[in-house]
Amino acid sequence: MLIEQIDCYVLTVPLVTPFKTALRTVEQVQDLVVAIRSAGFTGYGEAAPTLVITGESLASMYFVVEQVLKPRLLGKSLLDFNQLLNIVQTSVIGNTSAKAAVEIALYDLKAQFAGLPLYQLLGGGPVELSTNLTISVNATATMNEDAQKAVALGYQQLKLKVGTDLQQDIERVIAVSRAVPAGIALRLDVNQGWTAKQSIYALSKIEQAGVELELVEQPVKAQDLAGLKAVTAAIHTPVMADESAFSPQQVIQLLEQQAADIINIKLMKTGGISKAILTAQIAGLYQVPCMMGCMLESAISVAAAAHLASALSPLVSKFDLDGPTLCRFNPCQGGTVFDRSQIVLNSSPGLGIQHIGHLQSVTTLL
Ligand SMILES: C[C@H](N)C(=O)N[C@H](CCC(=O)O)C(=O)O
Ligand SMILES: [Mg+2]
Repeated sequence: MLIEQIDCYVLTVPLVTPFKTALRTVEQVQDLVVAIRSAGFTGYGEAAPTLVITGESLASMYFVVEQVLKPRLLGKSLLDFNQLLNIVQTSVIGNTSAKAAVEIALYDLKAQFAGLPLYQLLGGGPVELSTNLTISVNATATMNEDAQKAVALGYQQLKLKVGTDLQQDIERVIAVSRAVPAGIALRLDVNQGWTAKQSIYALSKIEQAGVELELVEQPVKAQDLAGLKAVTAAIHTPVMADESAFSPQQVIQLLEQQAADIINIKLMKTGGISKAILTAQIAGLYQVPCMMGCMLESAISVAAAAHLASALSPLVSKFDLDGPTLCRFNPCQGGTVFDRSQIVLNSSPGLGIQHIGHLQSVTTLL
């Protein structure tokens, strides 16, 4: 059970429509795929280059996997699993998405060796999850239309991106809430687009208009803990930390200061599965619920997030795992099924991925 080979590839998948947030507009997923081979098995992982959130690019992630982690992992035994995780977590500071790709591939391998689907290796849980759909920030009429289409497709929860213009944002949210049927849960993601004062103003206006949001995600800058705390204290709508919550230490700080009501856990921020488990357990100690979220990722790493979310139930009770549905196609054969809002975990060992299409050599792109 020695690690024999670690290979990196680039996966490119166009999105159904451009993905627009307060931070960026993206038209395709272009992620690093890591394949780790041992004893005839292959474990897969994936990392999304989200420069504006994690500070990582395809080139930086490739460097970390190829030059930093690979030489330290090759030849090591999968039976020393915790030692492998320690190598991944301590060989380099930051670079959380690169670490996540390697950890996901290691966990996929471990589950395959055990003959168990990943969620069972992690403790077991429900096989079906329901994700929200993200509605990109656009003109109000477009967001209304997109939200109505999503509801017609069966989505029960929508995540509205705002944070580009305060007045317009207020109008967007009120308009969409009136355009969709009662009972559809609305989540707002500001992606750091407002100040604390603007957040309190906008959310008070939205609340006064009778709109009941399920939550508001990351209204202020990632580093503005005082601002996040002020918003959490001032408004009725639950506040979820996303860009402010990468490491378990940051989550402890947030929860000690009562600066957020919910934590958004993403494998690309925690550096993979091991720290995501720790983060959910910490939030559980504070009786704070978690969402399992994703970046622009395909069905490889989002499948890992879904398996983990299932195993972390009920600590994780909300799901923003729509990366694969935002993609034009699923490059994976086998594995978790992503059908609009419905996610069905594979019962085959590991992540159940038999083959990944559309992979390119990293060197052709870098
Ligand atoms: C794709 C997911 N629904 C989402 O909205 N994630 C964003 C970050 C995505 C990105 O810019 O890659 C988030 O929760 O902020
Ligand atoms: Mg977010």
